[in-house]
Amino acid sequence: MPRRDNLPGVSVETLTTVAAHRQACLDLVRPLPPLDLALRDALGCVLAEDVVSPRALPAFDNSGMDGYAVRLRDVEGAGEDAPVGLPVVSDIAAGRADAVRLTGGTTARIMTGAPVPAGAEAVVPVEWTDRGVSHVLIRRVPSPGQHIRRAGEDVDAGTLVLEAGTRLAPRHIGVLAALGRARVRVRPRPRVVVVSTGTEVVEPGAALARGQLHDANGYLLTAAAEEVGALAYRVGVVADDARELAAVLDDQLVRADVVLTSGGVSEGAYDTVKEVLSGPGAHAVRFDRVAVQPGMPQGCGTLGEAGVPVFTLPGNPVSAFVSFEVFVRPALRRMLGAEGPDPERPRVRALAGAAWTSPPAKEQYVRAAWTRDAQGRLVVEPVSGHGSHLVTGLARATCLVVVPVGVAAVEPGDEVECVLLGPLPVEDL
Ligand SMILES: Nc1nc2c(c(=O)[nH]1)N[C@H]1C(S)=C(S)[C@@H](COP(=O)(O)OP(=O)(O)OC[C@H]3O[C@@H](n4cnc5c(N)ncnc54)[C@H](O)[C@@H]3O)O[C@H]1N2
Ligand code: MOO
Repeated sequence: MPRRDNLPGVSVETLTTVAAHRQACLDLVRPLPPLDLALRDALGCVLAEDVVSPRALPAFDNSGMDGYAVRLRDVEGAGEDAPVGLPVVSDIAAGRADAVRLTGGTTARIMTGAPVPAGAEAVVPVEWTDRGVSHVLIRRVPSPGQHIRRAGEDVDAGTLVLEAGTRLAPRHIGVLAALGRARVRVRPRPRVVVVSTGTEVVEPGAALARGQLHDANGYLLTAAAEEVGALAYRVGVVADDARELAAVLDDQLVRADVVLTSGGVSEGAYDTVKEVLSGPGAHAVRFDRVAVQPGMPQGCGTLGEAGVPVFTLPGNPVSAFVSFEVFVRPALRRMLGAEGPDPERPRVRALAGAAWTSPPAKEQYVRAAWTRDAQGRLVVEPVSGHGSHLVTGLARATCLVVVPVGVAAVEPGDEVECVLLGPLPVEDL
């Protein structure tokens, strides 16, 4: 890739670097203080305690099959042609609480998960028998201990089962329930309030008058915040009216850990977000021009006495999306307590499959799709033009190619860095 050290016609000094703005966003947030949440509410949250097994699992020896509990010497020699007959003296369903003892020369009918009676050495599955109720014919000899699930064979009491820092997936939730936990200490999901601004912006579903367009950003950002693990609330669209916007923001603070706005942050006469949050009031928001394409006009800071973090994203939908990915997503992950590289956004090297230009003063994020070439190498190609209003290409993009500052053009075959917009497919792991 040709690099340019002098960047003609660009006053680099006026642009904040991507890294500096991302850091400013990160500095506004902290991991949320841990809470005891009901298990049903904990999916996707990061565990804030080491979870130790309070008891052995299984808690008691139990049957792994529906069948008959036997002593081995009582079924010796059993075969298809020489079944052994035993009286069935007990019927043990799962959940039976009283202690049953198997006496010699008898059997107990037993169900999967039921406590194995004292003295039993194996369970004969019903399929090996005539399924008798008061007397049973057994046609095969089980091996010692067969189909008995031993107490503690899963885990002993006092064993560390889940470590603090684990992001709770459904399988973790199941294990916590199996350990008897009704509540668990986690970092809660940040509550993210999403406000779209713009007098021209109307609700999807509503008819459009001339000059209007539907609210893509409100839905996009709410979904993006939810995908990271936040609880997102979409406040409808607020017109470019300073009083109205100030009132909406004020109202929302009671339920917000973070506020996201879109629109109204560039240089226009009706850029209300910038007007309201640059003016007097209980807020401290800085507006910067960031060296990123798309997404140059950005703001971040705090709202209200409580200092609720706010990220003000530009109005063009692709700019809003890229801004979320580059600046907001890392901040929300920090609030969630997620550490290290983002597993849902792997960074990989790929070969450019086409030529395109890049503004050398900016870090460029190109909507692209990746494929494999005949040699199995990752190849990426833009899926739309660079315009940040070109929203439909987003649906075709499977990655964002990151072209660094100083690069004016990408040529086919150049090695480029990509952020995949989802986890790597299994065949690529
Ligand atoms: N003189 C200048 N003009 C612009 C500059 C600049 O530096 N100087 N920056 C441009 C860039 S880059 C961007 S990005 C946009 C950002 O503008 P705003 O954040 O002020 O956004 P708006 O002007 O309100 O809207 C921009 C564009 O996006 C559409 N929009 C807004 N909200 C939504 C929504 N919720 N869903 C769908 N589309 C939305 C809006 O109708 C406009 O077309 O400014 C450039 N201008
Ligand atoms: O920087 Mo704006 O976000 O390109 O359209």
